[in-house]
Amino acid sequence: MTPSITSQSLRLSSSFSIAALQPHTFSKIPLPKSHLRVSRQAPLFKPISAVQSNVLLPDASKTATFQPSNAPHLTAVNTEAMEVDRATEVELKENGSRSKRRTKIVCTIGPRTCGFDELEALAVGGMNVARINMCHGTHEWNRKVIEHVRRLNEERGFAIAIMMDTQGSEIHMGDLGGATSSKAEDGEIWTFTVRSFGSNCPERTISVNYDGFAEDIKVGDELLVDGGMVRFVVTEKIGPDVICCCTDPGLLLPRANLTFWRNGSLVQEHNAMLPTISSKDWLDIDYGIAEGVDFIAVSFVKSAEVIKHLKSYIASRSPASNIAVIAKIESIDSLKNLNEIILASDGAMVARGDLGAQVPLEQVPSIQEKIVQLCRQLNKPVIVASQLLESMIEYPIPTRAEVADVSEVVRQQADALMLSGESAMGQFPDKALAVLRSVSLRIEKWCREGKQHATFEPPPISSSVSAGIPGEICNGAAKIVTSVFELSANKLKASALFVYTKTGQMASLLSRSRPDCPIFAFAPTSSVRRRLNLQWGLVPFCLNFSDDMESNLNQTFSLLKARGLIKSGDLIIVVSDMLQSIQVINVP
Ligand SMILES: Nc1ncnc2c1ncn2[C@@H]1O[C@H](COP(=O)(O)OP(=O)(O)O)[C@@H](O)[C@H]1O
Ligand SMILES: C=C(OP(=O)(O)O)C(=O)O
Ligand SMILES: [K+]
Ligand SMILES: [Mg+2]
Repeated sequence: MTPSITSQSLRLSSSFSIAALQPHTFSKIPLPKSHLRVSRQAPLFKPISAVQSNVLLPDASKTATFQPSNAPHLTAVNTEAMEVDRATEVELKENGSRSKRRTKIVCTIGPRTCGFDELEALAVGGMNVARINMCHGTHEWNRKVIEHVRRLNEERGFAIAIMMDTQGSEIHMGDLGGATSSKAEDGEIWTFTVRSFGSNCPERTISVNYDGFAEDIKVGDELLVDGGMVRFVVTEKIGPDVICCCTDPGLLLPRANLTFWRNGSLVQEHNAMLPTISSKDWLDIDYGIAEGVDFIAVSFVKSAEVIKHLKSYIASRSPASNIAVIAKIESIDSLKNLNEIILASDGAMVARGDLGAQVPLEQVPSIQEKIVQLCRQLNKPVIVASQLLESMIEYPIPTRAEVADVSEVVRQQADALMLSGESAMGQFPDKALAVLRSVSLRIEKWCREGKQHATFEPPPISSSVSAGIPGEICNGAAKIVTSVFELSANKLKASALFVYTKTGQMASLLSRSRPDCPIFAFAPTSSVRRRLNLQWGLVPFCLNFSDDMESNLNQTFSLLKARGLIKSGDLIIVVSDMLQSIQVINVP
């Protein structure tokens, strides 16, 4: 009589070639193949009752809305319970774990969303990362936001990461003497000047923050505010003053970005010499390190050197910290150095706002696609940002074109979508977030259905990134997910991938393979957990696991079953930092 198999462990020797791991190889268990060492084991797991003695349900106060109806009667103790937040729990249960949203969401926090209740609404709505933009808000103001997010994580089990975004040395207007906006009409004459005025700014006069402004610009140049929202042509230069005539009228907003164009090209003179990280940025970076932010996004990166410099600064300043550096691709100069910049960084952002002011707009979509693909190849998370749902700053529903834009980002399988003004100061931050969530879910499902029978092939990992055996194991595990296993006459597809990872690297590699089911990533610290929350398909948990995989799995299964997030009979594919193996396990 054949014993029923609950666990199958595929141990890969170091010479193992993943090319041999085609999905059909796994169509049926057991899978004797000469190049695979397949061990058929007795069930890896003790019966669930046997592990109850070291299991503790998460503190009910951390999960106020936890539905106990799904929980078995587990009363015993474990020192390190696993936190699960309400948003994850709802998403996993709604349509089964396979339908969990894979695309992550970054929300910029501003006056509209800085209160605890508003932040909680974003957290419950599915925000994965909260972004603070150092162009705005004092350190005090931003500290409050960070405190609120921390409280949500600690009290409600969320894993929301904080991303601090530097101001960078962009050229921008002054603050309009305190006015909220100013209207420039067609044909009006305005003066742009390096003089500063405080609160008594003369009429139709704009101060500019860049000293070399009057030297760099020439009569006949075009001056674009916010990438073209308002446009002027330079008619005369008088000392520090540049006299301009308005050609495209519009609303001037405080501190709006300025670019100048000559014969259809961006003018880069002395301004090209401005440092990427200004002295204000360094102070903000010190502040971010002291506050323990998870990500620092660097604006207007031009070369890899600045990223390397910042990373070594962070390492020397705070050796224990785990701050990831994100390169914002928004400067025309960065485009020639994309490979090196992304390689030096821990991730990238397609910052389409400023990018669209530095290159012709019609080039932005192809640049976006190129960056998304490159990041995937180099195994770096990528965020697509700016104007995704711009109309929702004012209106409760998006335009059809905006929905199509978001869909395209999801189809490209970028790691994350970002809200800017929509969540910072718009009228409908929660609705904008809900649109990103529902469009992601719908398009992800559509893509999965479309490629159900297609062979899975991740892009080859770049030779500049050594993913080695862990990379091959992760690609292999991602391929197995698409197989159908026959267990006790039942046809089963994997419900989830489990990865036990100390640094997060193994989880990143799995995410890179964009597998067909969610990836439950178990990390020993909450900082690794938060960092993983930016990446496609990862459902990160904090778990104090050991080197004993059997006990890790027992513990994890008990906790997740107790929460109703997995059930007996589910098929799970397991990989870890500790073992060079892929295990296919039927949950006991
Ligand atoms: N901390 C803040 N305080 C006040 N307003 C903010 C803040 N963060 C963002 N905003 C508002 O939201 C808008 C969009 O945010 P974002 O795209 O991050 O900034 P920017 O447009 O300056 O690059 C900003 O122009 C600003 O009006
Ligand atoms: C995200 C961007 O940067 P910021 O909002 O800081 O200008 C952008 O320019 O698109
Ligand atoms: K910024
Ligand atoms: Mg920008």
